[in-house]
Amino acid sequence: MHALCLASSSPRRQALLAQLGYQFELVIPDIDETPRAGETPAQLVVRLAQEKASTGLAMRQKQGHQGNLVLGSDTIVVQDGRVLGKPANRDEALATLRALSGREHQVMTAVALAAEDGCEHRLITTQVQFCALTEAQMAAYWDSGEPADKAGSYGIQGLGGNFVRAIQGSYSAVVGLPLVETRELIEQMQAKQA
Ligand SMILES: Cc1cn([C@H]2C[C@H](O)[C@@H](COP(=O)(O)OP(=O)(O)OP(=O)(O)O)O2)c(=O)[nH]c1=O
Repeated sequence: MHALCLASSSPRRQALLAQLGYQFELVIPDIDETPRAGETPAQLVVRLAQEKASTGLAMRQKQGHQGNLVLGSDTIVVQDGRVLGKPANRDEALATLRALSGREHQVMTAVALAAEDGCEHRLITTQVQFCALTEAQMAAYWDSGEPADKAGSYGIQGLGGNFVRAIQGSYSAVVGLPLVETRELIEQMQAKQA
């Protein structure tokens, strides 16, 4: 059985992988998340998940560990083909929340699993419908501190969940790691390695 390793600093991803019942170790790769010229949102999120997984695998090998399966994941918020990143300041967060207010957007999460003989990935896209937000609600949400470090300036697992009228797709993928697809990917790779 290959040792499973999660390449992530995100406590949400650690909790979701633990929810699947796996024992795993952690490695924290430092990846440049800047989009490349001409890259689509889907290409970006898959590339970043793959880079986290493959860099994590290389770090494990450098530490002397062999036979690892290393999981990397990335989540982005997309509206009208545009990636809405982590806000640089209050104005940017409020502009993002205004764009999301009363409308639909997509949350794309890619999960990649790297082994010595290759890397497999899955891309999960979830539709999220926000209710209409008032300026006062958006300002109060910014003041809560929650949007500051979040892609799309919200977290569905926190106060931001109060703005979500409906989702179509995977809740766990919006939080950061799609449970079903991650389990399937791990089972498939473990069967291949056995
Ligand atoms: C839409 C949404 C985004 N987010 C945010 C938090 C992060 O800013 C973003 C995911 O960013 P990522 O770059 O995918 O992950 P991370 O930097 O948190 O962790 P690591 O790269 O080490 O694995 O998603 C939520 O937490 N909940 C949500 O509902």
